[in-house]
Order: sequence, then structure tokens, then C-alpha cells
Amino acid sequence: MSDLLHVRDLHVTYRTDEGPLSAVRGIDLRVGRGEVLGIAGESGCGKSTLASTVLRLQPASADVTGAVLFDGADVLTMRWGDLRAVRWAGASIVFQGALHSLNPVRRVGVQIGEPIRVHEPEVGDDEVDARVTDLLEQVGLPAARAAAYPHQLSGGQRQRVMIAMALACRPDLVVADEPTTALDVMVQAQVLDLLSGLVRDLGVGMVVISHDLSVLADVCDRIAVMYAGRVVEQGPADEVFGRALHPYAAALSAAFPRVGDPASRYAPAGLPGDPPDPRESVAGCSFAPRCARAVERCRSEEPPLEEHLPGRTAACWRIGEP
Ligand SMILES: Nc1ncnc2c1ncn2[C@@H]1O[C@H](COP(=O)(O)OP(=O)(O)OP(=O)(O)O)[C@@H](O)[C@H]1O
Repeated sequence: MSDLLHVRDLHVTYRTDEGPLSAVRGIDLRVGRGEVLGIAGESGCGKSTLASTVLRLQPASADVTGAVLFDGADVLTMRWGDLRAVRWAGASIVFQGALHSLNPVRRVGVQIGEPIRVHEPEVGDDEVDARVTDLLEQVGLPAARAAAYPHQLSGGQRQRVMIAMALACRPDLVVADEPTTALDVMVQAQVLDLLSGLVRDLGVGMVVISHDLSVLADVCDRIAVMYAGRVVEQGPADEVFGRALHPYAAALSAAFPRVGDPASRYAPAGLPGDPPDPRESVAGCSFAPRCARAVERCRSEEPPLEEHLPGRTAACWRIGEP
């Protein structure tokens, strides 16, 4: 059986006034039905670029090569009519900042029903209402909340409404880009638990993107850690989080948010320096300048992403070396 989503050797380069900016540099990923894949990495490593390109929502200034196979069909080259069908019935996306994208003057029930009205015009009003009630129930909100306006809901409840909207057209794949960043840690965990539970129950696939590996570790089956536009480690969530192979993934594992210091969530603890400028090409491993374990080879040759343990890949020359 083919994967639900198969991203193959994806490269995304933005054309900018200061020259080409390489945001995604050769990514391979697979997501099956009922599977939750987490994508972690610091701000600027290319997570959002990857998420938007998967649904071909990247800006016109982006040059893309590679393939994004959705049920075997390439999203990047398919006709617009097919793409439209994939975007709603096939895949849906919960964007970063989605909390603010609800219309403040419309009742949330109407907003949840909107994708159904637009994309399934044959569905009658009563059935739309019934589906909205079911969706609210699935995301743990009482049916009566359909009549509420967004400002009458808490942040966590609004995020549940966004999830209900994302599920409204019964997608096969949900892409959630930092779906919970604006919420406090407890509510984040609840919302992500809900999302991943629904994914498993409904047998759909999900890609969740976050800079916070600890948030992902609880809800994902597998995690891919990105650094400077590449995946540097991928494997089962608990193993990547607890026993990372790649030094960057290990630093990200050790980082956890310090209460009252939002900046601490973006910078892995104890990791000096910054990621490389994506406009400049780096010889060797792009993490080498920040890596305590780097040796001469790391600065001259880029390590490939290779399997080091069953089901676990990492891109580092030093794995297994003393
Ligand atoms: N439209 C654009 N035009 C030019 N450069 C862009 C554009 N969008 C993103 N970039 C650049 O591409 C790189 C990757 O950005 P991206 O937003 O994908 O990273 P990210 O990991 O999602 O970061 P964050 O967590 O801050 O959203 C960054 O250097 C960013 O400045």
C-alpha cells in the first residue's frame, strides 16, 4: 500500500532581493494513515515552508523541486482542479496563528460549517448542522457553543474550533503548523492529545510542526528533527526525544520552556551560536559550527541521512564514534 503522504527530495528556494535563499534542502518524509509525524526544529529551519509546500500553498517567489505524493499523485504538478479537491477533501491545514484567523463577527458554528457548504454544495442545511454538532462533540465542545462568537471562547476552545474546521470535510491528512504555540503548556497538551486521538480514531494522517520537541514527543508516532532546511534525525518519537543520535536533536531534547521566558522555547538550552544564514552555502555539516563533537571531516563533507538503528536515521559523521 502506498503512503498517504510521501515527500521526496523536496527543495524550496526563495528568490529574494539579496539572492536565493535555500529554505528546504532535500527532504524525504512518509506519513501513513492513522500516523502522526512530528516535525521539530528552531525558528527559521524551514518547517513552515515545508508545511505550505506540501499543500502547494508556498508563495510565488518560491522555486520548488522534488515531489509531494499524496496517495501517489504529485501535488506539485497536478492540475488545479485536482489540487482543489486534494486541498479540502484530501488534506487540510491548521496554520500557525490560526487562533486569530476566526472571523470575529460570525458564530463559530457557521464558520465550522462553511468548508462543508463551499466544498460539498450538495449537502443540505440540516446535514451541515448535524455535522457541525458532531464535529463540536469530537473536539470536546458542547453543541450549544455553535452559537458563540470567537471572543466568547477561551484560546483552547478557539483552537478546538479550528480543529473542527480542519476536520469538517473529512480530510485524509491534517497538517498542523504550530497549532498550539499561543496556548499555555497544559492547554497545548490537551489540544494536541485531542488532535492526535482524532487522527488515530478517524484513520487519517497528521503532520504536526513545532519548535518544541517535548510537546511533540507526547503525541507523535515518529519525529523528524530539522536543521537548516534538512532533516538531521528521524525515528520513533520516544527514542528521538529521549535518546537522540544527532547532537542537534539531543540539544533540542534537552531544551524545555522556562516559565515566563518565551524566548527560551526557541533556543535549545546550552547551544551556543545561531543557525547558518540560509543565503550562504555551508561546506560540510551545517550544524558543525555549533557542535561540540565536530571534527575536520564535519566541516568539509556533508553527512548523509543514514539508518544507524532500525527505523532510525540521522545525518552525522560522529555517531558510533567515541
Ligand atoms: N516568503 C519568503 N520569502 C523569502 N524568505 C522566506 C519566506 N518565507 C520564509 N523565508 C525564509 O525561509 C527560511 C525558513 O523559514 P520558515 O518560516 O519555513 O521556517 P520555520 O522553521 O517555520 O520558522 P518559524 O518557526 O519561525 O516559523 C527562513 O530563513 C525565512 O526567513
